Amino acid sequence: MSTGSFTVSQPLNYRGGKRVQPADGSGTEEAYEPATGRVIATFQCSGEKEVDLAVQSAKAAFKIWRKKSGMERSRILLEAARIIRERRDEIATVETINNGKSIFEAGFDIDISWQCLEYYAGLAGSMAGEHVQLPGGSFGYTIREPLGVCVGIGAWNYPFQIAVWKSAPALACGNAMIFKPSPFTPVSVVLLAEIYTEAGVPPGLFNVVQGGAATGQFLCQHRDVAKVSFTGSVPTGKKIMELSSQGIKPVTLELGGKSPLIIFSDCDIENAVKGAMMANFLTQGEVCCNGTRVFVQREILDKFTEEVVKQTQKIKIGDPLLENTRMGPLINRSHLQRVLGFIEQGKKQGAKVLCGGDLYIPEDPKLKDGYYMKPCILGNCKDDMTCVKEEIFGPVMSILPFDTETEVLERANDTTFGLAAGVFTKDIQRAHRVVAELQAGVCYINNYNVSPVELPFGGYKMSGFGRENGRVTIEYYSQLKTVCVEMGDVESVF
Ligand SMILES: NC(=O)c1ccc[n+]([C@@H]2O[C@H](COP(=O)([O-])OP(=O)(O)OC[C@H]3O[C@@H](n4cnc5c(N)ncnc54)[C@H](O)[C@@H]3O)[C@@H](O)[C@H]2O)c1
Repeated sequence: MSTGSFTVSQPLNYRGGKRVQPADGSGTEEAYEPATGRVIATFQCSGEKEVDLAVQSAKAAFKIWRKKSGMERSRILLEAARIIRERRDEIATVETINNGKSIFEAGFDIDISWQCLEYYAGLAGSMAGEHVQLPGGSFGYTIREPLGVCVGIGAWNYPFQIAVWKSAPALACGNAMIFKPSPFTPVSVVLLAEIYTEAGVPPGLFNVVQGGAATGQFLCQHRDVAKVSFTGSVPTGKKIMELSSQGIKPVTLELGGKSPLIIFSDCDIENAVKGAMMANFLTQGEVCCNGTRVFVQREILDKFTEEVVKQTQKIKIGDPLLENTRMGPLINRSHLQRVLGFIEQGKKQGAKVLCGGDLYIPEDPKLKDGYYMKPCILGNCKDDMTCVKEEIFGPVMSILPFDTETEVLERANDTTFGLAAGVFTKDIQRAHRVVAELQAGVCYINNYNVSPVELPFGGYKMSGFGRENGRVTIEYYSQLKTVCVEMGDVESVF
C-alpha cells in the first residue's frame, strides 16, 4: 500500500458482529489522509436510534460473556492478540494513512496493543473475591463482577491503541463495550472489532459507532450504559463527567497535559537529549503525556540546547509510509494552523525560535497538500508565556533554564495539569526526592514516554482520574458484591 491510494468503501459502524450502516444519522463527517489531504472516507454520524441498537446488541452479548469463566475469556483475548500480531503491518499501515504518524511508530502502537491484550488475558483467570469468617460459623464472601455495557470514547492520536487500552481490561472483566473513535480517525477501530469477532467473542460484545460530540452524548446519556471511559481534552472531559453524572455512571478520564521534564546538570547529556526528543516529537508531538516544558539547569543550558537543536534538525520528515520517515503530517489543516499560531504568539511574547516552527513542503508532488511542519524548539521561554502554559499538541518544545532543585519543583508543579513528568540526573537520591514532589500521575526517571502495559497510566489534577493499564485497571471495570451468609438462627431485635 502506498500513500495516496487508500479509500474506505465498507461501512464503518460495527454492530452484532458485522459492519453496518447506521440506522439513523446526526450529520456526516469526512476522514482524511493527512499525508496528502485526500478524503478517504465519508460517513454518517450515528444518531440516537443507532446508539440504542448498539447498546441493545452489547447487552445481549454481555449476558453470554459474563457467564464465561476468566480462563474462557482469556483464551479468546489471547487469540485476538495473536491475530493482531499476525496482521501488525496491515493495521499499522491503516493507522499511518488515517493518522499521519510514521509507519515506524505505528508498528510500535500495534505491538503495545497486542501486549495489552495478552496482559489482561493473563489477569482474567485470576480475578477473584475473598472469603471472610464471621462468628458462629457464619461467613461472608465477595465476588468481583463486571459492570455491564461500558462506553469507550477515544482521541485521534492513538486510535487503535486507545481502543485496545479500554476494551482489553473491559472485556477481561466480563463487560461488553461500545467504542466511539474520534471522527478524524474512524478506520482502524473497525479492524479491532473484526478481530474480536474472529477470535470468538459473542456478536455484539464490541460494537463501534461513528460520530462526533452528538453521538458521544447519546452514548453517555443512555440509561443502559454502566460506565464511560474517555480519552480526550479537558473541556470535553468536563462535559463527559457532567453527562455521566446524570446517571451516576463512573467515569475514567484520560485528559491533556503540559508536563515538565527536568534536566539536571549531572545527567548523561546524550541520554537527556534523546529523552527530550522522545518527550516531544513522537506522533508529531500529538501526545498527551509529552514533556513539553523542558527545564534545563543553567550550567548545561548551552550544551544541551546546541545538541537538542542539532538532533531535531536531523529528524526525517515526509511520507509517513516510508520506513525511514520519523515525522509525518499533523492530523489536519486547522490543527496545523493552531500549532503554528502558538509559535507565532510565543515569538510575540519573547520566545526565540531555535529551529523549525514553519511549514514543511515535501518534494514529492503527491504530498503537497499534506499538513507538514518542521519540529520546533523555542528558547528564551518564560513560565507565563502561552506556549509554556497551554497544551499545544504539536512538535513544539519549550526550553526553560533553572538554577536550583527547590525552584524547579515549584515551577514544574505550577500548572493545572498533572499527567506526566520526567527527571534526568545521575544522583539516585535526587531522582527519587524530585519524583516524590512532582504532582503527576506518571513519572519517568532517566527516560521518557515509554508505556509498558504492566504499569498504570493516568493523570493527577485536571489531567483526569482513573487509570489505564496495569493490574489496578481491573478495579475500574468491575464492582464488588458482598454476600453475607448466616449459618445459625436470625437474632431479631424485634
Ligand atoms: N491522557 C491520555 O491518555 C490522553 C491520550 C490521548 C489524548 N489525550 C488528549 O486528547 C486531546 C486531543 O484529542 P481530541 O482533540 O480528539 O479531544 P476531544 O476532547 O476534542 O475529543 C475526544 C473525543 O470526544 C468526543 N467528543 C467531543 N465532544 C463530546 C461530547 N460533548 N460528548 C461526548 N463525546 C464528545 C470526540 O468526538 C472524540 O471522540 C488532547 O488534549 C490530549 O492531551 C489524552
